[in-house]
Amino acid sequence: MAVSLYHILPTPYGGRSAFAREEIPEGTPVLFCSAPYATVIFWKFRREVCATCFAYAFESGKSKWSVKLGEDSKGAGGAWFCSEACRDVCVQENELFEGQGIGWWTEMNGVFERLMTQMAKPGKQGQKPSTKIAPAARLAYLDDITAADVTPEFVDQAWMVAEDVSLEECRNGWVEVLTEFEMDTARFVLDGIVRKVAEDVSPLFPALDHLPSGRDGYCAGAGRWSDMLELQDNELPLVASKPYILASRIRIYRFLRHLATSLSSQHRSRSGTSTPRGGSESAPLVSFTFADKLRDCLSSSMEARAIMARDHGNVFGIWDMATDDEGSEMLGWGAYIFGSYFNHDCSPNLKKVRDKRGIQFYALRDIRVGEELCISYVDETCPSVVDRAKQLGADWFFDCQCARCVKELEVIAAAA
Ligand SMILES: C[S@@+](CC[C@H](N)C(=O)[O-])C[C@H]1O[C@@H](n2cnc3c(N)ncnc32)[C@H](O)[C@@H]1O
Repeated sequence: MAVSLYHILPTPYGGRSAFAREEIPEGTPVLFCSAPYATVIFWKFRREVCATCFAYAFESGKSKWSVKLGEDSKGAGGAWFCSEACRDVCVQENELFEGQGIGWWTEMNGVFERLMTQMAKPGKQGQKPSTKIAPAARLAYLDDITAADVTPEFVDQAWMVAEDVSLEECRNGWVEVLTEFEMDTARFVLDGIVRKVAEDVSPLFPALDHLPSGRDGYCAGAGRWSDMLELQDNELPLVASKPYILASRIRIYRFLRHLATSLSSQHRSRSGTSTPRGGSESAPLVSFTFADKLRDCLSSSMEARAIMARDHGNVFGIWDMATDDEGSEMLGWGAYIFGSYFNHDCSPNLKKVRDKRGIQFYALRDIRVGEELCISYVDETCPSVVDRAKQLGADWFFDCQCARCVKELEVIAAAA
């Protein structure tokens, strides 16, 4: 990405970061990420939060939005919007080929919702088969691992077993039960995988995520899959810190593979058609369905794993707009790729503000040439360096090296 106001450079303390290339006066908009690459609105808010612009119905004095799209023939899988304009944006963005419609999207969401509903009912899908040893027994050892087990080889091996296990589960129609949070994470991962698959089949997808701006590099879109892969991979530190997460992520992958297997192949691309036209025997040579592409993508754990490896530590919460971040409600989260290069500082010089489905970053004060551009990941008004460190350690797994923390820790050490 070309940027006009800052470069991305390595730091000695915390990976890469953004550094001002020129003086940036207070109030200057530094970056606008117009859309997330992948996002999820928590299931419990799906009727109250517009699926396109994330407007919260509550803030407009409503209990839910009424414009709906994409419910399948069995009444599952709809998405809700604050207006017809937002619904039309969704339709346009999910048409892989102009005029093709969004049948594949409707079906995918419907299957997802039905799997969720079935899981909630004991004795149906999700129940482990009692007759044979379930393939998932091969992954049971993950429930007892400790940080000492977590090496790159160990984690790779677990994912390889997961691919085998999920293949067998798909053949047998078995699906693992997920928690509500895992379900939300699964919808986030699916959103990213769908975008990746859509990019593969339609190089112009998505058409609407990059708004023109007067300044090169200021307005960034959602980015591409290759940009997603450039983000910091946090899988190993996260699993070392919370080993149960590996089994949880593997369960999410297994669920998504099962979902892809459950889709029909009826929604064909425009370049192919299921019924030869004009009674001719000559079927088109090039033909694919979205479901086939999704199944191909999920036959390996690589993409789902790559998204989950970048989810933690890179995504931004989507908050309601009624109050400031700190006091407001978190409605979901999104991967705003280009905003993920800003490191944390307990005295930040940038502020982030949600603007519909985008995030705007602007200068909180005058910034000098060469100064690092940082946001705050936690409540920087907390006066205690120890408490801030606890928050950062618990939620972000790093020891803050910002100038304020270093100085405050020196004072504590000198007094001890
Ligand atoms: C959203 S990423 C920021 C970009 C990242 N530095 C990179 O190279 O992709 C967050 C990660 O940056 C590092 N980081 C950010 N702020 C830091 C700080 N104040 N002290 C130490 N590490 C920091 C941590 O590794 C953290 O997990």
